[in-house]
Amino acid sequence: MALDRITLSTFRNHAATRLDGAAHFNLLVGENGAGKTNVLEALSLLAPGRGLRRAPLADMAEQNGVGTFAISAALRTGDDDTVQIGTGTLPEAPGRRVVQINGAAASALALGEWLAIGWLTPAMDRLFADSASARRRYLDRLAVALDPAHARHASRYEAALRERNRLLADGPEPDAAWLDSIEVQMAEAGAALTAGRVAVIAALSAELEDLPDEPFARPDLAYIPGGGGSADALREEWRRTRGRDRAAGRTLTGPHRDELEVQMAEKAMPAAQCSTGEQKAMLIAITLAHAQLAAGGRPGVLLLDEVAAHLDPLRRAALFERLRESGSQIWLTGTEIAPFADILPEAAVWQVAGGKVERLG
Ligand SMILES: Nc1ncnc2c1ncn2[C@@H]1O[C@H](COP(=O)(O)OP(=O)(O)OP(=O)(O)O)[C@@H](O)[C@H]1O
Repeated sequence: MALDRITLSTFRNHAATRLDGAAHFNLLVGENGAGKTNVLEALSLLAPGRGLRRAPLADMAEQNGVGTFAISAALRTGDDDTVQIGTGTLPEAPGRRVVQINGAAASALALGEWLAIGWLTPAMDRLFADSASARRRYLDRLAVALDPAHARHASRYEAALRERNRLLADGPEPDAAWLDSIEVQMAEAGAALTAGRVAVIAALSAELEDLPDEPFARPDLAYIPGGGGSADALREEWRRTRGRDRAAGRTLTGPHRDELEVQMAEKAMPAAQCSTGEQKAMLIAITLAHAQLAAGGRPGVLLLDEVAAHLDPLRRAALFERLRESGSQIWLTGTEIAPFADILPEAAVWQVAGGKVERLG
């Protein structure tokens, strides 16, 4: 199985946790606050990025512990091949994440060459009701998993946008040549950002096309541009709208105003107006479609925190069936074991309590 022999040392409420004998389905069961999500968060740090809570590293080290943490796992890459991967912090730099691959120091980005990790957490349940910027961040995270360069385009665009906004908001008429040069940088990064978003939506839509409407609540995804399109069109637009943006004190159009629109296909109903369970089913559909795209030959891991609770028995059974067929290793959490009855015979089950993990089956 993709990940096995997993250890967490002084990570959140886990002083020393070890999970051996992982299977295709892995189930973490325990009361609220037991430390189930913490295990998923630890696994999410075996990929590039900030993990599924996007929390500061300092928060992850066990409170009242040694101030650092370590996570390690054996990653199966072929029938007989495993790679030892690990991440954590060191006492001399608790704010910096270190990564080891087969005992050698590596960059966090290098982890992405070995495996693809996706997740769905209850914090994402509000995605459709949330602000457009939350959906853009979500879309960008999906895009980065398919093309790591997307993160660079996003940060370059943000930096140039901040600079343009500062020039427009600050005092006297800004220097036109200086604005020109910033808008060129913004347009290049912005067009690449847009292209990445369009590409991930197109790829997801193709992947979702064959999904039956029932019981999965197939989502229709649409990209609504916040302005421009090509680098030339963006540059032209910003040049034309300098007066307007100066009056507003900020840039009113551009990829920072893009929107990801989601509808439930069967009803042509905006996702925000769908029921909690329907929204969850759509998020699951997107997560699974993305996992399929992201794996691309690498081992895949899917972390699904509390996904079973909102689903009716029919949708839950259909989800398990799809997960069974998935090439990704699946990690599920729940407060009760009953909703997982369908997969219990084939699952590795751990009871989590007070930051301790005990193997049940
Ligand atoms: N740095 C830390 N050191 C020690 N404990 C921590 C740290 N950060 C969080 N915790 C504790 O971890 C627990 C939360 O764990 P987690 O989110 O994994 O729970 P859970 O089992 O997923 O619960 P739920 O079912 O409510 O989602 C809380 O009790 C919290 O106080």
